[in-house]
Amino acid sequence: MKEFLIAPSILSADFARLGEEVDAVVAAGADVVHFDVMDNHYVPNLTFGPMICEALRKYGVSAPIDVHLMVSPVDDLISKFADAGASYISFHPEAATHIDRSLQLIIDAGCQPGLVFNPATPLHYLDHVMDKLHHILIMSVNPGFGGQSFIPSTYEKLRQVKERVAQSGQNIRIEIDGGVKVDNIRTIAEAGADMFVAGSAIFNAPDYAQVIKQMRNELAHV
Ligand SMILES: O=C(CO)[C@H](O)[C@H](O)COP(=O)(O)O
Repeated sequence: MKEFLIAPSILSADFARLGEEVDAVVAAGADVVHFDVMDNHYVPNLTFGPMICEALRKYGVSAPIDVHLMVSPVDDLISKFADAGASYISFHPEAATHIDRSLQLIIDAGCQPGLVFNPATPLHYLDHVMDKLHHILIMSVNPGFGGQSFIPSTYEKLRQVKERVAQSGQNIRIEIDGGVKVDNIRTIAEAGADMFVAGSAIFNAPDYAQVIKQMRNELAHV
């Protein structure tokens, strides 16, 4: 079984103190920094782009940065994020013009590629690209905002993804994003996820280390 990774989403951080906030969650035990890029076109919200990613690297952030592109079109931003210091880059297949090409652009740029599935996006987009994927990101809320509730049908979707990954024989991470909390992370892991994005559960808490520790305690039962 893979090591479980905790990836706080900086969508819920205090943007006025972003560098300090990222330092604080990494010091609190985060494995990966989740970076939600929203364009106010593919999703109804607007966040940040490659300049902020680069600023975090210049500030001294050395943890992997997991860029989740909620944008359309996709390709123009790939090399910009790679140059800015992104580690992983994922995008939504229905937002891309040529899925295989976009995955290859991410690989050629030296980053780890992922595909993202909204709650109602079918998994058939995986059919011909499993050999190119580093991670599959399953959205358990509709993208655009933090603080939403986990959609229960996601458990079955995670089981289906886990089965597809097992059948492929590939070493692909299964990431979950949306409504992940201390009280559901164990069930989510049992359904198949091994990388956990959590925004409000961590950044809205007074003690980031305590929440991450509680999450790891729950995951220790899986
Ligand atoms: O991608 C996202 C929204 O589109 C966020 O990463 C996600 O919703 C995390 O926030 P929370 O843990 O508060 O649900």
